[in-house]
Amino acid sequence: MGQLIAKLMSIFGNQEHKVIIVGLDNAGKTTILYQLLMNEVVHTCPTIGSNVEEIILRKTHFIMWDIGGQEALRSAWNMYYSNTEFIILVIDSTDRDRLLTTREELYKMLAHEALREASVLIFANKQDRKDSMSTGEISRLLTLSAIKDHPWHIQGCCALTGEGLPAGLQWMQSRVTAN
Ligand SMILES: Nc1nc2c(ncn2[C@@H]2O[C@H](COP(=O)(O)OP(=O)(O)OP(=O)(O)O)[C@@H](O)[C@H]2O)c(=O)[nH]1
Ligand SMILES: [Mg+2]
Repeated sequence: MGQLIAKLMSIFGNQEHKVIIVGLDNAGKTTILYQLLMNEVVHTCPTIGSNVEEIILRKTHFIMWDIGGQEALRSAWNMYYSNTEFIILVIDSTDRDRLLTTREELYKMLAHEALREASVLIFANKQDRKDSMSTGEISRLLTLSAIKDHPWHIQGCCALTGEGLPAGLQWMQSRVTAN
């Protein structure tokens, strides 16, 4: 009965999909969340704790948790992991010095039991900046091709203009449909 209701809800589009937005501080997570929600650039302060918003794409409801990325806050990310279907990992594509730190955080998450079923969307943000790394360069440095146990996708974007964000969301929606 429960399964039938779940199936019907997925057909009629009322099912909610939990998403966590993670990444180092200053990556642009909060800017992305509110650009997706309102098509606007909001003024942000470093996030302490989290913001949560519902983003609806066609009939798919994503409940998005934007979590603070400062070093002292990262050990609390796992409090948000249960029932997560999607991880959005946001990267400041100009932040070459900290890409290895992002890599460590990514592989820690992928090894976490509660995220075993999660798909991963990587937003290579700040593509408007001249000094930004390309998605190809970031893929290589994060060795994304080695990830076999989670569906993943990397998308370049600019949270200030919104460019690239719909394409990332569409990939997530295609994963929902595929399941
Ligand atoms: N040039 C440029 N700046 C951006 C872009 N996205 C975000 N920013 C800027 O980057 C800064 C940090 O953005 P936030 O969205 O607050 O970063 P965050 O990842 O939420 O940071 P924490 O909450 O501390 O984890 C802000 O000044 C944004 O305006 C982008 O695509 N391009
Ligand atoms: Mg933030």
